[in-house]
Amino acid sequence: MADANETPMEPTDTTPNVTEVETVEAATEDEAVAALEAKVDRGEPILQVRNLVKHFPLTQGILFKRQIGAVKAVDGISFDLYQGETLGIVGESGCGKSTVAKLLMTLETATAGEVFYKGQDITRLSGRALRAVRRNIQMVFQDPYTSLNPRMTVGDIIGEPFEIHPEVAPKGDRRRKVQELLDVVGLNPEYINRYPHQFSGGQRQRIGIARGLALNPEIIICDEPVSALDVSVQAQVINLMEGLQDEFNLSYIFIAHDLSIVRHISDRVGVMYLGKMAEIGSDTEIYDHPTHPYTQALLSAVPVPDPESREGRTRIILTGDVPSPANPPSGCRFRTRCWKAEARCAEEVPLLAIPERFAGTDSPAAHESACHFAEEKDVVHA
Ligand SMILES: Nc1ncnc2c1ncn2[C@@H]1O[C@H](COP(=O)(O)OP(=O)(O)OP(=O)(O)O)[C@@H](O)[C@H]1O
Repeated sequence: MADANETPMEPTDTTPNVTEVETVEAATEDEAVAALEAKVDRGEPILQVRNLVKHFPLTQGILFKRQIGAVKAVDGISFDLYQGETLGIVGESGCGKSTVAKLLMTLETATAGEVFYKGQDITRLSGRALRAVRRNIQMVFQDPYTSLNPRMTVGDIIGEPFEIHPEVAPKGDRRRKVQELLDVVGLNPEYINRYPHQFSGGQRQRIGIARGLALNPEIIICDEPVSALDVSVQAQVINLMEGLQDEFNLSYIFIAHDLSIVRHISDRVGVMYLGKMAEIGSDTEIYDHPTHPYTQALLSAVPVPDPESREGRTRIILTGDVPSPANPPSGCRFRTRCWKAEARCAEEVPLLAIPERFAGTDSPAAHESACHFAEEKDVVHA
């Protein structure tokens, strides 16, 4: 690639260079950044999730079980994941984030919908074809204290995936490969014979990450990977994950309930509420220009350390509890807690789409939001 410094100087010309320059009209710098981000060509998605549904049956009776309903944990979710990007998924406890992760890992069977990995629907695969796909989609779990088998050495934990996929590392080569992985995640390769209890929380999560990397996956699903760690350690693990992403061109789905952590690592963010996607967009669009009332409420609850920014902010206090996913409200699921709700919200399910009045504009509000009355509201800026 040519070095910018080596580019020969153009002769001075008084004619302004107007060829092929696309103008972006934006009122603020933020809006300009968001508008440009929207124009980024991300190429083909590596993962396409379409109308994904998972209903867990609710049964009654001991001998003769009969279904009396269903927990609608995930109820028609669609999104894309692109090569090398991080998609953050946020939402309150019980909104279905972990179920989405398990569906993408094919650890749960989808009730309906499709998950295309490089164009192939993985929800319909079995046997060898499924095993081949699973190699490329790995997971890092939330709690490094319980997700590592205490009776296995670190070498056995990290090398275990090679038992199922010996083609990645033949037996004689495994020790060297595991030591390489320890080194990649910033642990001493000589620790290979130690047990999980001999490590701190942050180090254990590094072991979990090394195990996730063992099979050279393309996608890593991270289910609250730093939630169980001390705040001081969280940043180190996040930095490590960002470095690994660049080094191995990984795509991440990063699940968390903490909005501030998701912002730090994500290129795009999806906000879930009661089994549905409420809003999805670039980090600037979601954090600085949210249009869904639920996202606005979540953002208004994020603590702001700077007293000056705190003064001008609007705080939205949500009333009532999250309804049961076994019996969600009709129409918009958020309407029972929404200050904007009208009769239409009880009758019509809002589609996840760019709000009509922003469609085709360069406004950062022109991103997908599942609200009949989607509009910007200045809540907070951390
Ligand atoms: N195996 C199961 N059987 C029945 N219901 C389930 C099952 N797994 C999850 N659920 C229910 O599905 C809903 C979504 O759960 P899920 O764990 O996906 O949410 P979450 O957003 O990841 O929450 P958390 O952050 O607390 O893990 C919850 O109401 C949960 O009780």
